[in-house]
Amino acid sequence: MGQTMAEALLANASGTEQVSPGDHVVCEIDLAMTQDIHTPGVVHLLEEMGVSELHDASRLVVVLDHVGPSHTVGNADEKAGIRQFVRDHPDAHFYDVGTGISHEVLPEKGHVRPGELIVGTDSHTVSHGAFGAASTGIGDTDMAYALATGQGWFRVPETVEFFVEGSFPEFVSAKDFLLHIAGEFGTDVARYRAIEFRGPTVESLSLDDRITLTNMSIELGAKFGFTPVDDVVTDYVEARTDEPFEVVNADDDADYAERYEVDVSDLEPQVAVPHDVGDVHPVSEVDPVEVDQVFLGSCTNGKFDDLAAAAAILDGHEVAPMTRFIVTPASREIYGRAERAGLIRVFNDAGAVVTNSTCGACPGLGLGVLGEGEVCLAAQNRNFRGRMGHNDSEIYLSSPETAAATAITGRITDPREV
Ligand SMILES: CC(C)[C@@](O)(CC(=O)O)C(=O)O
Ligand code: SF4
Repeated sequence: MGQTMAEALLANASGTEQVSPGDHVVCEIDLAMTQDIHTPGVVHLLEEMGVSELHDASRLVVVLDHVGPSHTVGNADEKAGIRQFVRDHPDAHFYDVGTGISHEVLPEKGHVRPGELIVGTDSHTVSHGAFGAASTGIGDTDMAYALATGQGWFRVPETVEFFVEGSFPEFVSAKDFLLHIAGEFGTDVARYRAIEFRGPTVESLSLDDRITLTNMSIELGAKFGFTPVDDVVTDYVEARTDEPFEVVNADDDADYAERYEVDVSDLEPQVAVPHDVGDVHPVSEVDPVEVDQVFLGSCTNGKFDDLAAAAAILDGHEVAPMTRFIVTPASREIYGRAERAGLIRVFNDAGAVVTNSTCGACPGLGLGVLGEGEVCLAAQNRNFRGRMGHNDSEIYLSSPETAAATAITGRITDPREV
């Protein structure tokens, strides 16, 4: 019988011909990532376990992305501890503060290849499904075990297919689609399942837009999120790594637990209202509430295409007087491309605050923190209560296009109206 992407990838990683949903398999891990929030915990567990030599340090990538440059003595000391761990394991790959958000940095630096099994101490590690890798977030204990042994265990998930048809209307994009299905099907539609986004619309998306889908699969509960592997993916990967890789796609006769069809031809810009990623409405039905802050960034919406879409709307306008517009390119490489393409000038001239490449405002760590009663519209992935600061602040989620329109007017605004 045919296999889904998750089944085929986990079969390969566990050295078996065929696996089925519900099977427990022990797999060889190709790549492990730890970010700054979780590296100290993993290091502590390794010490407790008495592990001083990692199974294969060259398969570890450490990225200091969530906070930085350090804004407190405590954070500086913590980061110094992480750098010492990296010095002790010289084969590990290390990207210090400013390189970018791990989920962007890993593929950029050639660490992500189709066919691989990747784990990271961060839930948005699911992003790399856009490259045809089985990639997911794990906790500190599983990570310590993976680094010590090179292995990890998985329960093979069922797979849900979203078959996407139609062309996006102007000013409507991948983020609107993802928010739409979160609202329509619920944020646990894929709980401990894999998602495959397929169909002509998905195939026509840029890699940046595909990553928006796989990245936010975790917001639908998914263990893995995939888009199909085609030339767009292999061209990108081949330009960044000389290592061989094996493309794995779903078989035609693969068995899906659920198949949904969505046509995006008439989709409106979508907004998730506080405090639930699944409480989604077309922007025309959302009150035009005043916002104190607009944020464009994160592993979901800090990619080059996201910045370009927002800059196209912002060009020639100014940010509303009592609104702060924070723009965070997801990596230094994106920052450079955005600069060369004139996007940074557009943001700066409009009065936006362009920051270094970091998670920063997305989880309210070190910058862009919201005060009591403040309202933010954010092109990012989560609007949980208190995520960006005070418990009584509010986060609305949208596309980069809607974020740019909202920054101009200072109230939640349909990008088709500016
Ligand atoms: C550490 C944190 C803020 C995190 O990156 C954690 C995670 O996704 O696992 C997030 O986006 O919620
Ligand atoms: S950008 Fe936001 S969602 Fe992505 S890893 Fe950083 S904190 Fe998590």
